[in-house]
Amino acid sequence: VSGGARKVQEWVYEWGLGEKRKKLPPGDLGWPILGNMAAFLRAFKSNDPDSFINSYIRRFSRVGIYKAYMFGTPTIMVTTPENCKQVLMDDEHFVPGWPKATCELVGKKSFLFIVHEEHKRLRRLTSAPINGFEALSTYIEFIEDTVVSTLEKWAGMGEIEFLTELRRLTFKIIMKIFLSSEGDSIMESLEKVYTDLNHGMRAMAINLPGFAYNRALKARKKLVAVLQGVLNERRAERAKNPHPATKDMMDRLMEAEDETGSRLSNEEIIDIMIMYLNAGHESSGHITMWATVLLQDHPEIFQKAKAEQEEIRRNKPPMQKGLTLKEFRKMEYLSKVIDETLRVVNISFVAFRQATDDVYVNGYLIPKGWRVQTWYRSVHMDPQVYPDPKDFNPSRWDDLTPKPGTFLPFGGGSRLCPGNELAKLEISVFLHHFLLGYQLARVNPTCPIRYLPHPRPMDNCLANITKISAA
Ligand code: HEM
Repeated sequence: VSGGARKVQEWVYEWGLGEKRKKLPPGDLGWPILGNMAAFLRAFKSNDPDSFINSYIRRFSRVGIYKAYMFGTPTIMVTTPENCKQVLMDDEHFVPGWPKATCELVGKKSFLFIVHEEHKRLRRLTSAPINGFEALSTYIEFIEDTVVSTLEKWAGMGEIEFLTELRRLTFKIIMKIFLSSEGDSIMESLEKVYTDLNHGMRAMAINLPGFAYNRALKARKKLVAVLQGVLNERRAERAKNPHPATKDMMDRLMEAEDETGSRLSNEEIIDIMIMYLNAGHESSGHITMWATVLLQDHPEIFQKAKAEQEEIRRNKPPMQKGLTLKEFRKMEYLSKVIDETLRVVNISFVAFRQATDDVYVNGYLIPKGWRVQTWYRSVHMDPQVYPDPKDFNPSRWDDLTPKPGTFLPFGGGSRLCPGNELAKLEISVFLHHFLLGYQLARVNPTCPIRYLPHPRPMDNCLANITKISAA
């Protein structure tokens, strides 16, 4: 029976391709409805998520492209640097193709749906004010003040969920950039809602009470309502005072005009904000936690990173108060620690695209309309690319310029993460102060890791933060 059921699945999706189906990459479409999701979930719920792609490599060799049926649709998975690079660089043949759950939660007017020229325009409009040199020099002071006062506070709090607290910290920072003039109450209500939204993001799209996706849909509704309220108030204010003294991202989005003079609708502004506020704090919070934990678990690396920060502190001009971007650029070893954290942790283990036409990758067909997954995780965990890939070894980056496609923690091509520099700055400022003055003691150091939606210890890194010297 099982063989028969699997044949039906192949017949439904492959038969229409005619002779071309012989060009499909190796793999199978699994069971009707479920496809290969059971094997995927089994691996990602175990302590060895790499076993999923490794089973393809074992069965079909390292061709780096396999067929499967995932998240309710036939899918081609690309897993090697060359193949990922080809997909990421080809905007004509690949557009975003995220699972239904993600799309409905992030919104129809977010970048997940916007393509080509319109996508480029909105990227231009939003990326310089986040990631540009000028922008980063403006934000560094706020980031540092927030980090310093937050670390002080934690040190007096006893046991905390370190990850939960870091997510709050990174949320404060992204809110400052996007909605600087709003008060604490807006921030608190948004921050809580985001936890639910994120949990539903990579869950199965089951809209029934009790399921993560159902809670997330409700969270999205709340977010839309809060942001709509803020937008209404702002439009009323701007009618009275069209030139405010300072502008945040919401102001920029409200003012943006295309060549014909038309502006973004409320719906567009809200979806872009929801996307940015989410993407702009979850990953950075997680990576900051993992970098701290990995440093704490590797005393030699900790000492080396600390020595570099001490040097930076020693060389600081006496009149200069905070950190500068110049000093940030001098944190060479810390930068390797962060890159190595991004590589081993794989916060975004995969990205989703859809083929707009038949495309050949490594000689195999990706049929028009099929989903494509770029497996960033398998690139980073491939022993042919990174020897002993599970080892946390920042020194592997000494004199290493990664070849194209081999280092994709922020994706690549036209959809490269627009917050990559900001994220690295936040993480570095945090680690600077942590290394110089604090220690982390986890309550359950061997706590199991949950890999979906993002890798995290199941106890959210319950820990005590203690101050060891004046930072
Ligand atoms: C360590 C932190 C971060 C990691 C690991 C990360 C990772 C990624 C990755 C892998 C992508 C590409 C997904 C794809 O290929 O489709 C991406 C896209 C994106 N990221 Fe980040 N990100 C981080 C921080 C941030 C921050 C701080 C912001 C906002 C300020 C941000 C905003 C975005 C947005 C808006 C996109 C969509 C870009 C587009 O489709 O054009 N991210 N991020």
